[in-house]
Amino acid sequence: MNFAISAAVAILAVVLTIALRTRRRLREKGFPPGPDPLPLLGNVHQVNSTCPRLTFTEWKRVYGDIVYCSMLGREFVIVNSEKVAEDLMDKRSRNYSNRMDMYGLISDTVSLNHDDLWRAHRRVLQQTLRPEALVVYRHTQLRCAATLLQNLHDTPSSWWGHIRTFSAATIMGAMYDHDLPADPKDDKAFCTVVEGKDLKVHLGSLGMISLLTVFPMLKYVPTWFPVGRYMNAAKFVRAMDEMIETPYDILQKRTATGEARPCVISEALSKFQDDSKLDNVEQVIKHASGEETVGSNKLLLYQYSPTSLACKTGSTLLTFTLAMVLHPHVQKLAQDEIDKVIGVDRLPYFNDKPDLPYLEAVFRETLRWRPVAPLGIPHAATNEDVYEGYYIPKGNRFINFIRAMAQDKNKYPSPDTFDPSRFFDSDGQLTNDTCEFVFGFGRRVCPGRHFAQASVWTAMAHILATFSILRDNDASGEPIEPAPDWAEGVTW
Ligand code: HEM
Repeated sequence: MNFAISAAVAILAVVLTIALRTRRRLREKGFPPGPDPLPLLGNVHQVNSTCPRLTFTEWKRVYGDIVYCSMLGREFVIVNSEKVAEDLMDKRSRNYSNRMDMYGLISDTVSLNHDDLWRAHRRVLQQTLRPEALVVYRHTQLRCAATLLQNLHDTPSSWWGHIRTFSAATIMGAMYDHDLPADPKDDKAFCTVVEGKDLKVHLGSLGMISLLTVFPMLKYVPTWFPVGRYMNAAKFVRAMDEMIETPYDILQKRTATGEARPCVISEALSKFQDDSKLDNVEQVIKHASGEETVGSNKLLLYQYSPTSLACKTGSTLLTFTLAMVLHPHVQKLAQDEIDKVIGVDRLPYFNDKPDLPYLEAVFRETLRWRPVAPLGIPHAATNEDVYEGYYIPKGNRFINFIRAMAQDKNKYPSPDTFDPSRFFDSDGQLTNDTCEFVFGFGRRVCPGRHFAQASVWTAMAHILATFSILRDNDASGEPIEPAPDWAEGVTW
């Protein structure tokens, strides 16, 4: 018994000594302010595991715009303001464009470090997804929007499924000229993408990365073991390969028979085929484009409802749907504007955008109100640095807390209120604030943002021009009050 007590006291003494030393080290080095860490655990025990943003929001209140913490041996800085994000990720982008180590399992654009291969990916993406190049794919977005309207008309109760299908169809159509059938679950390419993104999103979660850091052997957990399918490295690599190869192979076959219409992949192949600056052009294009498909289909990041698979385009439309249900007067104003400008004989087209300022304000407020990537995708520092007197260690990860930026009370008074009028100045003109921060920062800024914006805007405009989004009724005919439940997930 005496031995047990002595051992316990000794362990406690060691833990306390390490804790005090860690604390002193942080203070001496001048790290940004943050909660006191425990040895080994860091601050992981303080983070709300189902909803980390609640903890981060509280830390912002206590420590300010830049917060230092550590989780299971990994060091993080949480960036809570646009200014700090711009100072570091934009102005010092050379140093803040790395990503977190993914154990070499993932080598798509979003996971690559700031190296030559990533530069090659970005070149392809920037060329193929720049606004002028996207004009060619507008017909795909319009075709998918027309199908969305038809589906909503036929089975309105399946609206969420229709929105997800729209999101997947726009991206797969533009990337691979791949038409999705009415029920995409029957489509081989779609299924490989869903499987791949599902695994990737689980493996890429902060929790899973932290776990694998401490217990790397977990990568070998067999797939039959509970949650093993989300850890098993071999299965993951196979799923990634299939996700990239399957839609590509289908496109190649259709190209050979002359059926394929122009798409991002075929354009990229013809544009970069003879580019001496790109090694292994086909691989780069396949992987960069494979990421786009995933990028647009990522798991629901921060949305309401008990969630299943969704994507950022779909999640944004889900937020829009909720906002319209909760704010019928906003919906009516947007519909009145569309009726007045477009009339009732045709649907809104991209060229109508400048003539629909209220719709534009609704679009911006949808992006801002509940950003679908609330914690961004972590950046990492290549070298140590000093910012505003704070020491930033080499390899430190940065969580761009986009949700906190969207809640900045100085920029967005009453930030929880869905209020499109905040985007008009006192002369009734749209302000310059286009909420670009929801697409990230610096060299890593989302390359799909122009495509995503066009898809979301088209769907919103088409839906508002043809339908009213209303509350459902319960069995006794009373309208059901929506009770949004915001789930939190991966920011990968
Ligand atoms: C509303 C829809 C979308 C939102 C809100 C969004 C947001 C983001 C954010 C916050 C990042 C991280 C940026 C950073 O690290 O600072 C990102 C990265 C990325 N996004 Fe998007 N995205 C959307 C749609 C899309 C679409 C449609 C595509 C493809 C066509 C796409 C492709 C990518 C890629 C490839 C990256 C990784 C870039 C890199 O690491 O260099 N995204 N996105």
